[in-house]
Amino acid sequence: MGDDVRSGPGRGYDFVVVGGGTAGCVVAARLSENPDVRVLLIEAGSREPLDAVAVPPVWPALQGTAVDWAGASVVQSATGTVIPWPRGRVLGGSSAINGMCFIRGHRSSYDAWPAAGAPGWGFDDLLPYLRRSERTQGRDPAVRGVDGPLTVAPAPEPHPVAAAGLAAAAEAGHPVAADINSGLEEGFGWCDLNIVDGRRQSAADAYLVPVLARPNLDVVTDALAHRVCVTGGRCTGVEYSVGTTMHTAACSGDVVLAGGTVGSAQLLLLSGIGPQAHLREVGVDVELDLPGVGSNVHDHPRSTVVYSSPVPVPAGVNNHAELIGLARSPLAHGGPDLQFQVLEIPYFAPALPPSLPVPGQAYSVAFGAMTPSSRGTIRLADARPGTAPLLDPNYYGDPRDVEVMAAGLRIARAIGRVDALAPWRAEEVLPGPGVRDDDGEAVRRYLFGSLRTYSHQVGSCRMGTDDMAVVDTDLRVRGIDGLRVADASVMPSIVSANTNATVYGIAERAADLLLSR
Ligand SMILES: Cc1cc2nc3c(=O)[nH]c(=O)nc-3n(C[C@H](O)[C@H](O)[C@H](O)COP(=O)(O)OP(=O)(O)OC[C@H]3O[C@@H](n4cnc5c(N)ncnc54)[C@H](O)[C@@H]3O)c2cc1C
Repeated sequence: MGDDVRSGPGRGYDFVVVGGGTAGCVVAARLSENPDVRVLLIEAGSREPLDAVAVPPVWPALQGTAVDWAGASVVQSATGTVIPWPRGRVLGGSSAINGMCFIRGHRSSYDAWPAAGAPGWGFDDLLPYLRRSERTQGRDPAVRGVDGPLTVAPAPEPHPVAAAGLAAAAEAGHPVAADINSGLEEGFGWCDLNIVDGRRQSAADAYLVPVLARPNLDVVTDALAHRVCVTGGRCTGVEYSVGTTMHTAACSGDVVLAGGTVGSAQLLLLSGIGPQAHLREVGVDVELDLPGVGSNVHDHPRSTVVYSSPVPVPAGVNNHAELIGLARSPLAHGGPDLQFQVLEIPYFAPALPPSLPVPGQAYSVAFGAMTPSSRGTIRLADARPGTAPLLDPNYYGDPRDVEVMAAGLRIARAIGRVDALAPWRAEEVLPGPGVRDDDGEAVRRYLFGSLRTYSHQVGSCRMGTDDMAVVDTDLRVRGIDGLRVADASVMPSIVSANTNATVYGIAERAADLLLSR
């Protein structure tokens, strides 16, 4: 497939969408349903994914390949470590390299949004859009969609370690949820997966590829957006390069940034829209002093308990994370703040010793803080579009997150030690007997050393109404006409789940807003 670029004077688009990831594929596909509008989608990555993208259990190995931006955080001031930050660089974006868990946050985590200044974005408001994206079977159709583009379902045959994990969670006293993906339950249950007939279904697969032949939709790939053009306070298009050639896509309607939490903030900053002191510092002309751009960056911190097995652990054929649980730490207020997964592989921070067990020899109980309090920043390293930005999620900057994760460790171990997992369990390899739950300093050291990203970065273009908000509740960049952001970056606070299902819902709603439906 060749790249089709139509741009320049007289050939302007009604909508230009920047970033063909989860949100960008949805927005471009939905907008171009209207034959009267012309839509351009610009994606930095390739149109043809690697073959491995489609093979579910291979997903961790996609990191560091051509479909990954392969970024990393700056040294984290709490832990002193650098945390790798994978994100998709391909049509489908991070939905093409992610772990394929398709799950909403608990409703309490959406209901925090109106409370934080985004009225009209609570769980009940977003529910129609969450439902619109999905096609489920055997769930409550009042809560779950039945005819959306994404076919989602739990693993048809759970891995035996995951099955033992569910029994273990129940034995440890956790409720078994009928549909943990709904946003309405707590406890443990089977996670819906973006896997159809044994293959990954990305946003590109579900939304974009089926409509690529539309005459009113142009998709240009291997194309890096450099900046949005602004004249007299109105966004008029996007400058981008393909190889060494520069192009300008003129836009008479809205430019929609869907570059993700990193990409959208980076592009606003490169366009001179952001905190003016920082822009001046890196030599970018200030178009609009919008102080919140690149602030409020946060992610779920994640760690695991790893157990060696006395018997071979069969290789998983799905995403290694079929079972999910939601629970509350003693610090929780208003909703669950911890998530658990039972993985049939040893899963630990890349920095930990290479002598640890390999798949087939061990399994893990992973845990993550779902409503973290730490907030960080994304900043430009310099004014060049191709330079990786400075990513500082400020993990554990707020000590409450350490306490929540310490509670997560205790709960993970309590599940890991019960009889239901006995046939699989030899010994606890990580953190190991040297880290006792009541030894606060040892626990803190383990949490810091084993920290990894959950790859759920959000918040850099926060929606709201206060001075630090970047977009308003119609996703318009405050102070610039004709420019919106629609992706994970607009979340005021992170939802208590893996973020992809929520991004689909945000993007579905963005399309309605853009088409004034
Ligand atoms: C390794 C990994 C595992 C994950 N696992 C899960 C999971 O199991 N379940 C879950 O729910 N969530 C998971 N997530 C998170 C989830 O995939 C993301 O929250 C979601 O995909 C974000 O969607 P987005 O549209 O905001 O950004 P993305 O999907 O990242 O899309 C952004 C797109 O914009 C493009 N772009 C950026 N800058 C530019 C530019 N300047 N010019 C042109 N194009 C640009 C990028 O190449 C990319 O394609 C995971 C993420 C990763 C990385």
